[in-house]
Amino acid sequence: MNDQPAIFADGLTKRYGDTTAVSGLDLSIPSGSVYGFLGPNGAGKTTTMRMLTGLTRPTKGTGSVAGVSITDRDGLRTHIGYLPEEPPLYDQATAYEQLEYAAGLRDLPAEATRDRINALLDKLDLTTDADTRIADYSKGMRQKTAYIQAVLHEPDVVFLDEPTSGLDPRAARTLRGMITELANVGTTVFLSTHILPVVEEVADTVGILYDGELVAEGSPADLERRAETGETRSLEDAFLELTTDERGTAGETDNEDSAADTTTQSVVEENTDG
Ligand SMILES: Nc1ncnc2c1ncn2[C@@H]1O[C@H](COP(=O)(O)OP(=O)(O)OP(=O)(O)O)[C@@H](O)[C@H]1O
Repeated sequence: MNDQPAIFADGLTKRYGDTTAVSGLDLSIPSGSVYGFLGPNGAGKTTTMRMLTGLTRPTKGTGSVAGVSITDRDGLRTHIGYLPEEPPLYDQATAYEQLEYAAGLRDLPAEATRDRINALLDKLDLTTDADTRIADYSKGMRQKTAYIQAVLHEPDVVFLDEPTSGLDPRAARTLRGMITELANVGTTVFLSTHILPVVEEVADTVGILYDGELVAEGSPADLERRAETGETRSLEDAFLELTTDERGTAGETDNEDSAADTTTQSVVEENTDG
């Protein structure tokens, strides 16, 4: 099992009507690595993560995460954590209640979980607000709570969509450190963000998605070298060169998967129970 990639995709494709959100995506991401997933707005990053986390079915192609097929939602549950872009949290609950509830859904042992929740709250400087209702939280406080929820059960693979969104510089730095620590203990991190310095700092490999296709993959340094901007090559230069946007629109279409938005996975489950 250790030889197989933690995240594998073979020809993953997702179409919504006439829109091809993701096209023939191949991935092979080793365990314990941090994969930075970049791409302009509408490139297909969220769609990719939703396929890899079992939230939406590919139109074509196959994939597995932690050795479990991405069509096996239930099988994936214990192995993955997902921090989506807009984490659904119970406004009426306190962070502590929310996290205990999430742990309960996963049958985590009560006492060890309490210690783990406390340690994570402490690390993210949320202890003093742990008994405040989430309705009264700032965006950053919500984000911290959702992050803890995504990693609480120590999943093999964590999918993070803009994890530092809303965090102040200190909290963002703490979180970057936590991502690196996750990888150090063998967790695989799939990190989608527009904040290139975050990727430069924590990612082992970067994949750049453009118009649904993977147009480049390599270490941050590899990609920087590929930039043709002369002396001051940066990941940003590489990104801009590889994703020159000539498209006019990325129009809104039907929302065939909206029901699936509130299924499975840590941060999402709570909504389904009402
Ligand atoms: N449920 C849906 N129904 C129809 N089209 C969709 C749906 N979800 C995504 N799309 C389309 O698929 C394409 C990729 O969208 P996606 O949200 O995956 O991009 P993204 O890279 O995550 O963008 P951003 O960086 O802006 O979050 C877009 O053209 C989008 O309009």
